[in-house]
Amino acid sequence: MAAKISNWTDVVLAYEPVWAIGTGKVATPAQAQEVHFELRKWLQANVSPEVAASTRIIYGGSVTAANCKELAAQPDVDGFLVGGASLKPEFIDIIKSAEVKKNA
Ligand SMILES: O=C[C@H](O)COP(=O)(O)O
Repeated sequence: MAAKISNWTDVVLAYEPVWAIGTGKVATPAQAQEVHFELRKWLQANVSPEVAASTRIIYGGSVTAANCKELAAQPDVDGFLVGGASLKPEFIDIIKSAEVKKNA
């Protein structure tokens, strides 16, 4: 797969456990971090350390205002794919959870 990608700056990776999509069941921060870490490790070994460091790896699956800050605080979680909550006022809080990274 990596050989088919000519410009990694155009790529965003997403981890969406199928059991979490639209179910209200969210991965724990530790679960999300573990998978994102492994994806970044794969990029490092199979593409380059630079691509591993710069590629955004985002999480999707029942992200809400209640769980976004803890998820966003994980070192390898770079953002979210938000479904249902993007249609509610709490979406603002999810967007603001990016502040966790700026303050890290
Ligand atoms: O793109 C959105 C994802 O499929 C997650 O949807 P959800 O936040 O409703 O679980």
